[in-house]
Amino acid sequence: MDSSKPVKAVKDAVGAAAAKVAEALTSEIPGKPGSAPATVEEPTTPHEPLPPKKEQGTPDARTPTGAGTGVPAALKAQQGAYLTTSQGARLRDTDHSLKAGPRGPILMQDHHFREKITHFDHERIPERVVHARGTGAHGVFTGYGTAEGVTRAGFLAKGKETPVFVRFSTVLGSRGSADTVRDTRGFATKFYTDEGTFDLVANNIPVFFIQDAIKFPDIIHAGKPHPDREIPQAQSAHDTFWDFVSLHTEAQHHTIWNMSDRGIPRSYRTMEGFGVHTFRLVNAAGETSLVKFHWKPKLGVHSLDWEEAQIAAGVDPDFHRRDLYDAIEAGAFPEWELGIQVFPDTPEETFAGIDLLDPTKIVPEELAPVQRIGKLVLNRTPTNFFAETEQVAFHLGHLPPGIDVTNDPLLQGRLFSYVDTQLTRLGGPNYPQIPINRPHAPVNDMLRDGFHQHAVHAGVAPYRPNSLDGGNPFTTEENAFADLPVVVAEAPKVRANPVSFDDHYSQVRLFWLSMSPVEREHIIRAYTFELGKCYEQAIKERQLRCLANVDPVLCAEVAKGLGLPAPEPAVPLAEAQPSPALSQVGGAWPPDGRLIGIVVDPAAGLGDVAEVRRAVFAAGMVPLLIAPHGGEVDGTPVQRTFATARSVEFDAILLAGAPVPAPDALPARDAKAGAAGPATVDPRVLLLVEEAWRHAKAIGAWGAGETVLREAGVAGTPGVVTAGSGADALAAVQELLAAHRVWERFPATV
Ligand code: HEM
Repeated sequence: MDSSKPVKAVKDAVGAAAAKVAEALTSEIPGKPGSAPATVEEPTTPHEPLPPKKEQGTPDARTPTGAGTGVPAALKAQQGAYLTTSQGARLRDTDHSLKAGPRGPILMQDHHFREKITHFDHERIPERVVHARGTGAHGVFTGYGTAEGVTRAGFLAKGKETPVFVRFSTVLGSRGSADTVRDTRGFATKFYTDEGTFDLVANNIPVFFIQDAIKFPDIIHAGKPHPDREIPQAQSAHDTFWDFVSLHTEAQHHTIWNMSDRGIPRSYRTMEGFGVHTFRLVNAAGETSLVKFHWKPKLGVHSLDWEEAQIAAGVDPDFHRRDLYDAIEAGAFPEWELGIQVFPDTPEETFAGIDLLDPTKIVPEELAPVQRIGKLVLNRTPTNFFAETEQVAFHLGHLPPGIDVTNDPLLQGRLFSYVDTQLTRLGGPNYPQIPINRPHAPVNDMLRDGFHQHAVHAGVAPYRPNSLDGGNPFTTEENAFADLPVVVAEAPKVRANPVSFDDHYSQVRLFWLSMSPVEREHIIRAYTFELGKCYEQAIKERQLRCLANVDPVLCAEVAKGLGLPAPEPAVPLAEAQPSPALSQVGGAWPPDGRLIGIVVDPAAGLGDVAEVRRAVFAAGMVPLLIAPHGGEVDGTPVQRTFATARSVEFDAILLAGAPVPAPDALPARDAKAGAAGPATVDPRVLLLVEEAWRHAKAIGAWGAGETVLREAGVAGTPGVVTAGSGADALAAVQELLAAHRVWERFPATV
């Protein structure tokens, strides 16, 4: 395959998009949104991994013009021939401050120095109070038209394309924390619809820790680092977290999801997303339905192994961010389908006995299938991380006509919290005017003034009715968001939950029973690890009492690991029907964007590696050549050296050669080899293979590569294939990849 083609396709598309953007920018009126950003054509196969972008990408069409100058701000930066001050005066020197002689003090009058340093001093804004660590990407959502019976939201119409911006995140860690920690992931999507922005602020776990938003500060205070020493960072493995979740037993359902493989996703591309709450949809006839939103990844739901997650946090703290951007920039655009579970809008707001207002409960897909209503494709990385990913502001109240909220007490609290926090985080009430937050629907509001006002509003009468400004700003019934006349029951003011919210264990058991043996094993290990990191015996014992109410085997195994007795259940074990849809094991998934590490021995030449690389590209995956040194081998570029490669990065390993130990190889392995004599294969390659094997990844070898398998002691084991040619080894590995991992390699004892 000619791998230059997709690159060209992308470049051409970017060029065309940039032209459109320039056109939009010159015609833009400050304060009014411009046209939607152009989208980049989708290439069909990945291409060579690219170095990070050097030139500016496609600026957002809605970037405001430079105040007063008519010069588009995003295009101005570092693109002109001359460096200027913020006021446009050309600079002849930006490297020396103005001093009283070369050895004298800096003069107060040095306005360039003051401007440069003052701006720098104020570059940082507060990080998000939760979900501080995140990664964003642009894309397109296309409606299938299948939701038309239940909602009149226009962006869901058949074939309708809507630009989107998605931000993925972890919850607990600071902005610079590692990506692969055990945590819930945010999956927030901003749909720039023609009828106003819709924000679907979702997580990768379908339930939440608490049932009432008033406890949100409590769970977050418990999960964040301890206030005295500010450790641990981005971890739930500490006393205050387990103190909270064992005292607030409604948190047990969310917690078992965190302890499962869902807490350590392989990639943002392989995560489901869930709106968690029940929403209310309204169709053209005014009829309502209750729904839960789901994102289904095209690549399936896959996770890391816990050891892999820990190694990745050290060797590549940006693991998920890099994976997302590499995939998009390689043309392997991530895809999800949006789905809904639909329930009749009855006065009880229940379905199959499940309270739809309780955010700690799911409705199993076997009871209410997920109906697909549209497709999301992420096809563009941010041009400027701060401007887009840091400044994007999501809010559950951003709803187009046809989508409404319910009385879920967690949802109700969220409706207040997001705007409130953004007022501080983004410095005042005009953050909806920041380019990434601007709606694509025309805006005609009467909001005025305030910090960082970018619009130059004409007229004298921002109120209605008025008789001065060329007619009233009309309100209209047509396509307007209508507040549904939902009956709010006449009831006393109380601080209380419905009785149905008291069931804290039946769905925790449902989740446990739905897991395959290997997934249960992982859950046991996760609880054992996390509780093992707690200091307080009373907290461990209390959490064991919670686990006893979930399942005796789970409780006994964790208790064994902690060296504590397993308590008896305090409530009868729930009669729960497993939901097979919750298990990640099973199914065959496309290999798109998977990373295949190919180990070569330059001394022996590349053999058929060039052909194998072409086949990897053709299958929609990305090959990375791993050699003892950088540069090229037989004219083929080396992407990773033995010093920079670590197994966690690859989904599968191909061994095309058996490189001998190099002088700079680690000596440890030679020493370990002891009586068997020194290793004949570079110890770094053996480490790569041993780790890949331990993490149940597919490994293929041919020719001299088989020596590596023998030396690593993994030859002939499940998921380790040898073949007569590179093409055959790749074919066998690709087949194994469809299941994500070689599951038989994990010991499953429960
Ligand atoms: C179902 C439960 C919840 C889900 C799915 C959820 C999801 C999210 C996501 C995905 C973000 C990151 C947004 C971004 O990328 O900018 C976020 C941020 C945030 N969430 Fe939630 N959240 C939930 C519950 C709550 C509750 C109950 C509150 C408070 C009452 C809350 C307050 C916040 C705040 C303050 C932020 C930071 C927003 C910002 O600074 O822009 N969340 N949440």
